[in-house]
Amino acid sequence: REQYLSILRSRFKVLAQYVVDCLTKYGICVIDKFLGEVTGHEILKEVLQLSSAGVMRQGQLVHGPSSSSNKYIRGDMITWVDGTEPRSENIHFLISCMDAVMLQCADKLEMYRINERTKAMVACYPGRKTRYVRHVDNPNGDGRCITCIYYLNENWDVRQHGGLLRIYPEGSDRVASIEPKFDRLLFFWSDRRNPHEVEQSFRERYAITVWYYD
Ligand SMILES: O=C(O)CNC(=O)c1n[nH]c2ccccc2c1=O
Ligand SMILES: [Fe+2]
Repeated sequence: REQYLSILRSRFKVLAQYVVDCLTKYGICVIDKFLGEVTGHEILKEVLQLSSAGVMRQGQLVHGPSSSSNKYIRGDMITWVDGTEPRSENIHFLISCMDAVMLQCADKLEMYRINERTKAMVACYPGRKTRYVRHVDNPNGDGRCITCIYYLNENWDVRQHGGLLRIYPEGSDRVASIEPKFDRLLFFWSDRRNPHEVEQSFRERYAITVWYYD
């Protein structure tokens, strides 16, 4: 176990440099195959248990297509976990790996002194065209500086399932299109530099988000 953790730590050191370079250059950073199939599946199992246990709180109410009978559709459904809950050891492991990468980044992102974070927010877009309208996570300086999202969706096909994350980096005409792929980790600045939206999903779409504060 010790040897495994020291291998992980050295890998996170390399990853952290990549994260710092990408964030500094683009404000966005994608890391694929972050934890590997086995761990990714363990985390997904725990998330599906949360979902079936009904702890995912109904998401925000959004106006549905006027034509539809029920005027409102539910957007994302969420629950907060700190990883100490029973049967969430793998979610806890994920959070500690996110922290391990961020800890290595913290002293390289000199403009920030990242030293704390939110709990982990487990979000599910239940399909049925649910989406998240264009927004900024932290528009008014609430302290959150980096959004970190881990995706859990196997065999996700955007053409069939939608659910694309679009980020519109401020002051650029480029749009970042990020598929919510299984075992993918995403970092981006939480402030006005990164307005973003989640396009309509046609299949259940799971993600775990942590926000880092400075
Ligand atoms: O899932 C994604 O790809 C991006 N997701 C988001 O931007 C996002 N941003 N802010 C939230 C606040 C409360 C509940 C869910 C969310 C949420 O999914
Ligand atoms: Fe967001």
